Amino acid sequence: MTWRVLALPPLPEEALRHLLGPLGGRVDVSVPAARDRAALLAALPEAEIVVGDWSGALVLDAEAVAAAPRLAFVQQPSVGVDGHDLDALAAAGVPLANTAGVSAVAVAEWCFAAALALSRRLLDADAAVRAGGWPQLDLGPRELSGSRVGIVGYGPIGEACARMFAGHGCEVSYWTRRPREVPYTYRELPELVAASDVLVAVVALSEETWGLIDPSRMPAGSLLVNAARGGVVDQAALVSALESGHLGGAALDVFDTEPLPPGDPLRDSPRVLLSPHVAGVTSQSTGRLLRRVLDNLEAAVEGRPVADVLNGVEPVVRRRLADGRA
Ligand SMILES: NC(=O)C1=CN([C@@H]2O[C@H](COP(=O)(O)OP(=O)(O)OC[C@H]3O[C@@H](n4cnc5c(N)ncnc54)[C@H](O)[C@@H]3O)[C@@H](O)[C@H]2O)C=CC1
Ligand SMILES: O=C(O)C(=O)COP(=O)(O)O
Repeated sequence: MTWRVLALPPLPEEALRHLLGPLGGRVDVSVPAARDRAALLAALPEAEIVVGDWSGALVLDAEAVAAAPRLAFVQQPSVGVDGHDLDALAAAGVPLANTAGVSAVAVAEWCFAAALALSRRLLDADAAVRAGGWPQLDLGPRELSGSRVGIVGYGPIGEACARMFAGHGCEVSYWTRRPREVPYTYRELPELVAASDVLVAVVALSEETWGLIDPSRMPAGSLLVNAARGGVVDQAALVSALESGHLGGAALDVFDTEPLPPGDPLRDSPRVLLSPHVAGVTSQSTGRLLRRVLDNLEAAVEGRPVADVLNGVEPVVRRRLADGRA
């Protein structure tokens, strides 16, 4: 039995076919040449499995789900599934899986490295030396060790962050939906935001978490690290807090609009470390991600349980349209 797979990730088509090689003749893979919504909607009526898009541009919202009557399984090749309508997929009986945990250590390392770089003013030191300077005490570096670190979101990434910062002698607190049995202090969000020298955002983006963090509520001189999604931080308030000097600095891997548009005020904001949504990207995590995508697809086409299904649909892909299929 051959499954029609619509694959959207920005891998070169040849690399994608190589990745799916072990599935042999069990899949018939098509990759739309155009990467826009019209191309997705045009390809969906035939699709039985969708491998999602890494840019987030092609999301399965209610309209897309309605356009995909044969759809039986969605594999999103990332942790974040923001944009996809999990309820519409569930109502249509379509399980959606992500790649939970594959990049947790990579993202936590980025958060830790970024917090260290901001605390120790590495960007300013680098810029000063390049400009011919040799500043000593006036850069104002602080040791990260001993800082109060607040982690917003306690999934696999939050947990890896907590371990790294605590291992470095930081005082770690966290907020998430429910307190966990972990050796860190649980605080309600307003208290956590107001009492952290370094606030690390690693919470999933959803309607509930949109604009969750208002940097103007953070202590004067504190640092913000965002590796979650741009939308979890009030970006206008962030620019103001940086420009007024209220925030000591920010490290941002994610933005409201990606790539960050030319002329965005964050490009010229002081004390900001910018990164192009790569906190989770290492050679090791990419290997784990591709392996997980392949394992999940293999389980799906063999009718075995699929890991990481997020929307509560029985994680066994059923042939929904066996009858009447050409
Ligand atoms: N910058 C990058 O390269 C990467 C960013 N990410 C982002 O990091 C996020 C976190 O990923 P993971 O730790 O793997 O876990 P996750 O996405 O499963 O969840 C993170 C945490 O958010 C909490 N959460 C979700 N909705 C919430 C709500 N309404 N209120 C309070 N807490 C809520 C969950 O309970 C969990 O503790 C992802 O959703 C993704 O957006 C993930 C991988 C790479
Ligand atoms: O896994 C995630 O959620 C990520 O943010 C990783 O980035 P990507 O989706 O691969 O651009």
